[in-house]
Amino acid sequence: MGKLDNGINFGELDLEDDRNRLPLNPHLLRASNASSFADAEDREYIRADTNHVRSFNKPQRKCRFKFSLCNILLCDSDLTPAYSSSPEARRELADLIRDACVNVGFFYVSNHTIPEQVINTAIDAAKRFFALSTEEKMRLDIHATTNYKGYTALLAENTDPNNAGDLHEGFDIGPEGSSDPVKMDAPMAGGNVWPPDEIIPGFKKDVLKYYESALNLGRTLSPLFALALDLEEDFFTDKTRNSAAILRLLHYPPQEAKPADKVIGIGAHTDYECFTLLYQDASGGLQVQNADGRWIDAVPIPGTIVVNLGDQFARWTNDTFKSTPHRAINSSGSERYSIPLFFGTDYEVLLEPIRTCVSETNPPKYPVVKAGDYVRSRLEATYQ
Ligand SMILES: O=C(O)CCC(=O)C(=O)O
Ligand SMILES: [Fe+2]
Repeated sequence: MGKLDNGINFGELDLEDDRNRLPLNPHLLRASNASSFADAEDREYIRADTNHVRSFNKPQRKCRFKFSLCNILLCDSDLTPAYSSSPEARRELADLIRDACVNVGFFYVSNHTIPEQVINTAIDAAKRFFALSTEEKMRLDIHATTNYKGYTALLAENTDPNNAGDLHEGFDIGPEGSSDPVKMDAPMAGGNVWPPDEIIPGFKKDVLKYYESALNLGRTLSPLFALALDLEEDFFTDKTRNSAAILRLLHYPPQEAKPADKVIGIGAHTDYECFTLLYQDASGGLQVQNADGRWIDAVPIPGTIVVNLGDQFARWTNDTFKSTPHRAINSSGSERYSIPLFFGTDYEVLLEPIRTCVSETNPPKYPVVKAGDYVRSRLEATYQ
């Protein structure tokens, strides 16, 4: 392990088989000799960057590496959001985000405003929930609901049709009791299911607190995505009023790094909504597929949230934004917990190609679909 000048630990580059350590940013690339697999242009950039002295508290320069993820700081160290201080600062940040979205589809955000204590409490809630008896958890079986909310048992989900099941258990919720609830006629309408407070005190409160914080981060990122697409900053505002976001608590038991039985933590897949905000604990195991089909470890970085784009965004942006395949395998030897929040549009929104993403030479690639119908069809395939 090495240490960046801002104190973040990172792993050594690992070129065995099809796995690499993830080069996060030019600091890491330099430190891990990643230039051995960068192309000529990137090598030039790495060299140039080596001589470039910057504060790590400023947004990093553009990520131009074919298979790296960038680490994007959303705020200055004093937590003043860079994007609200001036249009130029917001534009600069949006340019970084565009670069990550167009080239990679995955990036990390730091200083992201989900309080650490809210994260810790939600992880503790997840641990307490998954420690309940199978019988208790199965009372909330996701298959018994009409809107895919509740508990998914080990191997009950199969994200990659080439696999034999996913070695994780999960608990899904959507918006709860909002003043502007998901319309009852929408394709995913319906409430959440919760375990009784007597058997797991405070669970609902703790999970909803995380949901609210993560949703807030999604709403903070949305104008930046809009700017990144050369749209007016509030483009997504009236399309994401009902917070049609799904939150999952996930628990991955430990397993061997190379299981023979086609059962891994979560099989290769792309996400269904616009973008995902993922908290992962320190176990590691998340991998992202690069343009060459190689699996890159998205190593956990303390204090960050991983952002990855999903298929709603890819369709909506006519593939300008990348929805990148990823998977997870928990070979850490201990239990792994993660919490993705899938930030989608309101379910009644039509995913018509965004005007800045189509042209005569780049015609629409996907039929127009209603967001809720789309998410529902993907969930049906996952849980069939
Ligand atoms: O647990 C993780 O790190 C990834 C989870 C994931 O990809 C998903 O739930 O879609
Ligand atoms: Fe995913």
